[in-house]
Amino acid sequence: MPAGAQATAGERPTLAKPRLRSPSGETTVDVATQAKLEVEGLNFYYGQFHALKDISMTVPANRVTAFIGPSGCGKSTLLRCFNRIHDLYPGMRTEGKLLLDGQDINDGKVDVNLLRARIGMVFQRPTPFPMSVFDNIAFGVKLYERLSAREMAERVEWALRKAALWDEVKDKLRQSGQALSGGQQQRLCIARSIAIKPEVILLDEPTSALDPISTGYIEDLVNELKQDYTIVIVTHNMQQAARVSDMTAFMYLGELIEYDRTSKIFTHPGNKRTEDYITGRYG
Ligand SMILES: Nc1ncnc2c1ncn2[C@@H]1O[C@H](COP(=O)(O)OP(=O)(O)OP(=O)(O)O)[C@@H](O)[C@H]1O
Repeated sequence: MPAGAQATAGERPTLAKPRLRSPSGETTVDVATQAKLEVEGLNFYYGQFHALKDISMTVPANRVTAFIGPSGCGKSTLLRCFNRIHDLYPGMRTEGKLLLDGQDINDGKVDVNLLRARIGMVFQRPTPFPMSVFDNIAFGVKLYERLSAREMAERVEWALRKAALWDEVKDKLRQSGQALSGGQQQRLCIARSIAIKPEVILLDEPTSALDPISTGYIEDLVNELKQDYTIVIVTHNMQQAARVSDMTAFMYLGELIEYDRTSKIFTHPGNKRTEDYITGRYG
């Protein structure tokens, strides 16, 4: 287990006690409206290229927040800032604040491994490891927790059930995860992410490589999962954003143009550029 982790079998690893904080800054709020992630004056640079420009927003807990906008506007870059994927590459720089439960995730004291246990990520293309369905899930869990064989089997089943995949793979647990269909592989990746018991799940265009039926499964799943997790999803598909999200952020050329309830963004957008985008005038 990484240094600083406090998890025992079945518990979620913690970095620090979460601080209750609402989007308006109050300290005692209903958990349903609690701020999970806060972005304050965030700028991001790929070398000289200024990719995110002074972004400020609050992502509420136990809600689905969608990032939409034309290709290259910075959706994935912003999503990746939340679990510091850019740390892996030289020449990338962040300014401003990114808070998880009020704690600055870029603080030098934050253990990045633990941060990524609290904030999981699922990528555009399904990325199962070249190992069995069972081990795809057990692998990540073993990095953070020491479970008995029985506890591990229970965790694997629990994660597969949560990801609505158990019935399809319960007889294939020892087969390769890469032998599943594309839609099953993506649900396996979601199960892998859930198995570590994160608090936030980042989904980067999770259905763009999937057929409509698999897409429907994932969208139903997102709806289910928000009861337990905070979800941020990048999507090119406006109908999908309207179907699955509670909040929508419209980005353009690295700026956050508008951020509001999804129902408002799609019926009464407050900005002409948002309206042009959602009505298909550009993008
Ligand atoms: N590794 C990188 N190095 C340099 N520039 C990059 C890198 N990754 C992305 N960019 C640039 O940063 C900007 C934002 O890219 P990003 O991938 O975040 O956009 P996006 O809105 O997610 O696009 P898409 O919808 O096409 O996936 C783009 O101009 C892109 O060319």
